[in-house]
Amino acid sequence: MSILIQQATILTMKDTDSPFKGDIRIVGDRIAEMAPHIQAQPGDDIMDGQHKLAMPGLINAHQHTPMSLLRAFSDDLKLMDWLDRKMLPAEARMTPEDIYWGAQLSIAEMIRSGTTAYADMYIHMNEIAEAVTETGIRASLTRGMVFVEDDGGRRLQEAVDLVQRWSGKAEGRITTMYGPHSPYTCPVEPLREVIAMAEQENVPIHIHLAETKEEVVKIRERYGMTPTEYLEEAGMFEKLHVLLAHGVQLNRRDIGRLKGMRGGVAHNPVSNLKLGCGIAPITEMIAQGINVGLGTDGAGSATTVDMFEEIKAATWLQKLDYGDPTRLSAREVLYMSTRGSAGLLNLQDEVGVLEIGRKADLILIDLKKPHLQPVHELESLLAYSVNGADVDTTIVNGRVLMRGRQLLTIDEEELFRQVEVRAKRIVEGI
Ligand SMILES: CSC[C@H]1O[C@@H](n2cnc3c(O)ncnc32)[C@H](O)[C@@H]1O
Ligand SMILES: [Zn+2]
Repeated sequence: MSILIQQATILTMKDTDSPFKGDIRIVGDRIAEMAPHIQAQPGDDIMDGQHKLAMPGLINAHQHTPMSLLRAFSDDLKLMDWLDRKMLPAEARMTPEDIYWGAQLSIAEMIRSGTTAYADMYIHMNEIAEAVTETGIRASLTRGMVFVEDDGGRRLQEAVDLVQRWSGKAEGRITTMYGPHSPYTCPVEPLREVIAMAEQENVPIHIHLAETKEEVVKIRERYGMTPTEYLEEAGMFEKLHVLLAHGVQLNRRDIGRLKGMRGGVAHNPVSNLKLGCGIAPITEMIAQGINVGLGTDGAGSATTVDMFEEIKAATWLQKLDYGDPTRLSAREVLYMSTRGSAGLLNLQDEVGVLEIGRKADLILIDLKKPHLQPVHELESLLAYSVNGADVDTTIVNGRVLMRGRQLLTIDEEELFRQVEVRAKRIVEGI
């Protein structure tokens, strides 16, 4: 059976295309046809695209999904206080089942707000992989490794297990990376060990970098260099595809070091704003040819994982920072949230663009709303007016995960029941 979307306004995100009215046929997990008119066939599942915009699904390039359980639990703190005094103690209490339900909560929010793929770094990754498998979303999964004490190699072993067990699973929707957490939690020896393993197995790396000024000071005190120099000296940028989360506190020379790297930087503006980290120099990175995508970070810091919030924050921050409204245009920020992030997940040949032969990961946005009329410049409307709640339909790998705002793979009532009890227990007394 195939899905036929009729008479939608289609934004492909290809460089050469302008939005046009047309039909899209999905067969199996791929886009089979896209044209002004496609003949319906018996058995087609027909979707009315009138007054709707079809575009590639958004891709959240940096997430910690189970942190949805810690949403609005501990705000208005500095990053290291927030992490050490609140998040880590709460995480130490999370059971594998908590992680499963927390991941499902974030995934429900992502599907509802038009995210079709995302990158996760956390613990108890088997449970997150189960949640990804069941809900139908696409994910790049990473076991985050904090090398603070000798754990007998347990974290590294779990990272290896994740890569071996889950790469290519869930109809190919799951990919994996290795995840040394950050320069300040990874001494050089284990860091080099992970890099060597990743190179040998051709597995990408996902790591936090230069999120705060405190991190820069700490790494300078320990190693006499910037966090970026530290990763470069360890050999991280020689061969590997690397997904760098944040990149807020980078100087000109750091940006020069990242030039030509494989992978790129995931910008998380809402989390950076909430934690007072600063404004990442993303337009300078883009000018140097560095691939920049967009993410939310976990709901523990960002409070929401709606990518449309990040889109607005990203473009407004650049305009404000440089006192220049031409910085990071609507088109550029939409590129970041689709194709840029696809490149960070190493999925640039499969998703991020609507094109015949590509994976059918797309969303329909309902434009028949007061805040979305009239339609002059579609891309401006998308960047500056659309909210996650305007997403009507979400399709991943050719499967409809939300239709008419009804989630089809998640039992939300059961989800809310589980989350309420578990979240309360986890934060009790912290
Ligand atoms: C070991 S799994 C990942 C680890 O990262 C923590 N985390 C969440 N958000 C941030 C952030 O903005 N900077 C650094 N670390 C972060 C999360 O709590 C997990 O412990
Ligand atoms: Zn993070």
